[in-house]
Amino acid sequence: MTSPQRLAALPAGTAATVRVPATSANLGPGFDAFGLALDLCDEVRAEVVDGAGLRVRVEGQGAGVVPTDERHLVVRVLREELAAAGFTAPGLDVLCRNVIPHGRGLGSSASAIVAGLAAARALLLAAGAVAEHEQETRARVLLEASRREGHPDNAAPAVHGGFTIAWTRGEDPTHPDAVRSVRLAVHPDVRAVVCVPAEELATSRARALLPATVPHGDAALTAGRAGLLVHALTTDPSLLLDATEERLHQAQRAPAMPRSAELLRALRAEGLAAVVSGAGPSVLVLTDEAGVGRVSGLAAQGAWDVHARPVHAAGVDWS
Ligand SMILES: Nc1ncnc2c1ncn2[C@@H]1O[C@H](COP(=O)(O)OP(=O)(O)O)[C@@H](O)[C@H]1O
Ligand SMILES: N[C@@H](CCOP(=O)(O)O)C(=O)O
Repeated sequence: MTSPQRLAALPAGTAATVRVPATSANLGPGFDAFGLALDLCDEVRAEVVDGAGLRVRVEGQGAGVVPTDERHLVVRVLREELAAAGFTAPGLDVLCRNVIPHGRGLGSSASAIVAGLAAARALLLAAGAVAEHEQETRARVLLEASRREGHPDNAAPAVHGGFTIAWTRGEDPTHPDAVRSVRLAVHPDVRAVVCVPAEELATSRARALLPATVPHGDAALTAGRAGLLVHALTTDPSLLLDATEERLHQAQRAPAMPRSAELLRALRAEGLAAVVSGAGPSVLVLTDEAGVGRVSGLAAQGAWDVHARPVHAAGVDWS
């Protein structure tokens, strides 16, 4: 039997602040691979305090709903990441200022996990417990966040910003090279508009709706559109409507989000490149400046909270 590892306490007064963007994954055909960071950021401040115990305050999204004890997602991940490095924070004060809606397909869980990991790395750096370059920290956070989420498409833009393509390598998800991503520059004319409904849909529930296999023709069409989408998003936005077609997930999940499926149909019928954001039920539209108002007009029929958001270029930051 192995004895439990003894953890060293970080000094009281060590503090870190993290800002992490929302993300929209899939973008239609890029299932589990493509993602876009949106300028809608949660902020987490973590401070090691004297004594023992935990204080968690949540403002904004999730306040009064998410647990404010050791089960809190950011806290849980932060503590596990400290422990993996051999450290602990016996007294911990955490303040979360949340704007990313939960359970709407805007990557809130991935952003919370990225925030917890980045806060832990920032505390370790501030205390001089580790020495690592910024790119090493980002690589570590991407690896761990992807492993915890089970797919890297939200974690990659949350960590690196912009439009990302992420992929996994090999059989060992803990290998330092197990997750890779590239970030591509989005064409300056492209605007991202998200239509967010009041109703939530847990990503786990939406994933359970996916079939184990798909017809070869559907896979072939989707692979071709994913390639085209890279060109459309970076070089020729006039191709976005065709490029956002896919046959792997949106129709399969439509019964769990009938209002989103209806809005998607209405927007696409008007020539707007609409897709389900992540696992839904929000709808993302990739359009130009003139399209932003058209989306608001079409979404005005239902109770949609419409946000036109710039792409968040930088990804998570910490200090
Ligand atoms: N900032 C946060 N703090 C604590 N828990 C969070 C936070 N963001 C997300 N979560 C947890 O993750 C759940 C949503 O995750 P998920 O179903 O993957 O939806 P999505 O990531 O699309 O918003 C929330 O119901 C909550 O339990
Ligand atoms: N590729 C995933 C993306 C889930 O994103 P989320 O924002 O809904 O968590 C999927 O489609 O299941």
